[in-house]
Amino acid sequence: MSAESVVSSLFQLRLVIHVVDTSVRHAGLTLVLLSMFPLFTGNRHLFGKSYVVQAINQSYLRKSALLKFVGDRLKPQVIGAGINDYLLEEYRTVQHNLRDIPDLPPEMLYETRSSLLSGVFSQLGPQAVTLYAALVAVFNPSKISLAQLAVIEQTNTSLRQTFGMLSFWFQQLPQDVARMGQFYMQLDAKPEMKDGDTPYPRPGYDKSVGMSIEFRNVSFNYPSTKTDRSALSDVSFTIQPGNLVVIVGSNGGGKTTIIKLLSRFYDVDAGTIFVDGIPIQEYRMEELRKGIAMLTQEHDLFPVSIQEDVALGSPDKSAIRDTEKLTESLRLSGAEHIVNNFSEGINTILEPVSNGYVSFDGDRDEELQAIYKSFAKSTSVSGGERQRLVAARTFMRLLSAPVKLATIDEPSSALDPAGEFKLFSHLREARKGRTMIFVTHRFGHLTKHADLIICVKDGKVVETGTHLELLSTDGEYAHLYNVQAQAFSSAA
Ligand SMILES: Nc1ncnc2c1ncn2[C@@H]1O[C@H](COP(=O)(O)OP(=O)(O)OP(=O)(O)O)[C@@H](O)[C@H]1O
Repeated sequence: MSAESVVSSLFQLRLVIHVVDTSVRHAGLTLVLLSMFPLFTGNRHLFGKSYVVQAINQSYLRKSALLKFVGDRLKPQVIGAGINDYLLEEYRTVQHNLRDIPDLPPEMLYETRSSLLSGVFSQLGPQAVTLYAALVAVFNPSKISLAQLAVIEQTNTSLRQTFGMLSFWFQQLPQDVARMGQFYMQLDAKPEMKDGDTPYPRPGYDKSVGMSIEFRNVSFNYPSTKTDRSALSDVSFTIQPGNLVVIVGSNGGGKTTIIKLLSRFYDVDAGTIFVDGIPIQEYRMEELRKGIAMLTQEHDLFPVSIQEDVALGSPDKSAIRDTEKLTESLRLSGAEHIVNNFSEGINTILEPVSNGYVSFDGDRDEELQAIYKSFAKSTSVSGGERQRLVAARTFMRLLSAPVKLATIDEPSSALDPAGEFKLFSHLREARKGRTMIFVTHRFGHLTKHADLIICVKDGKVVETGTHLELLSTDGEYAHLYNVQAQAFSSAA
């Protein structure tokens, strides 16, 4: 506060005391006491200051992490994994714990303080003197002259500010409720597609037996696409329950699209997909997805501890306490040793939400900048390690949920050949009668074990058969296989 504003405040104070004290007895003393209010409430405004803030409230950080799950990047994985209910429950708990703390960045929370009462007092404090004069005017109108009212008029500003802040708080509450509603809606999102009413699996169908699949004359184009070429065009094939299937083909051939249609992320434009004998859209979407374990290269780590992340592979909440399955999942994905590298082990959060902020001026201050940097995560993993940790989630699902189909879509691009071989071998072993579909470009050892290879090109199925059958046909598959084989032999 400048010397000029101190002097001006003192003059104002003197004037108000004079005006009110002539009308109300002992008003002067009360005003002096009130004028000291700012000394106790302090100034919480950060505008133009150099500062760094860090959020440490665990519920606040948890809520920020949960909000990430409904962002564009993670939402498809949440829907695919069927963990909506778990996340909703967690969100409800955290919202309850936060009570009246609004959904604002840490620096704004600091400015508005942590509760309604202290917020109001901090706003009222600096203006307590003039506010007192206004109250005198309200309760003793006969004693206030026109001149005195002119002075009191100045209180309008403070009152407006105070009520503005009060309304901000009251507006914030419904906003939080609305945000929670939004969270629900986003997680519950059943896109424009119509949900079916048949349970999955249907009564009488064994949960442990793999899914049977038939694509019959399926054509599909992505809604957002501008090209005339369909992502899939008149595609037909049949997969028997428990089959190990490998889909191969050149880039943009339609491999991933087949996988996405199986989890009903989209509906086909023409033709029908039959799952266990009936059209896919007749099933309840959520139940169908719970029967499918998906692993793709787009899957990423969640902003929670490794333990919770892996446990979220299972839609069953109790998985988080199942340390035996957790350890086994990490072992099968080859991620066990990665976890051992961290001092916090399975409690490590590899992708924590940002919990700090440095102001524009603070960013130019080396000391503050260093403090801010110390908030950032110090743990990071390589691309291959990340893929192994994400794969652990799929193993958890295979170990604990009644999965009838696993779709594995190029989850190993960052793994070395030995790591990929081991991962694929463990996935095959974890199949145990379930249908498993791999999409991969490096397919040599995998296709030799496949019951069925589906070779796609430009949105069409060009060949189906086993490794030996397709090699003898000497078509597209044989061509792709020989290109890879030659690369290895010429490298040797
Ligand atoms: N979300 C999308 N929106 C619009 N078009 C898409 C989308 N995803 C894929 N496509 C298009 O659909 C076609 C098939 O894509 P898809 O991802 O199924 O091929 P792929 O065989 O898996 O390719 P890759 O081997 O490169 O992963 C391509 O022409 C692609 O550009």
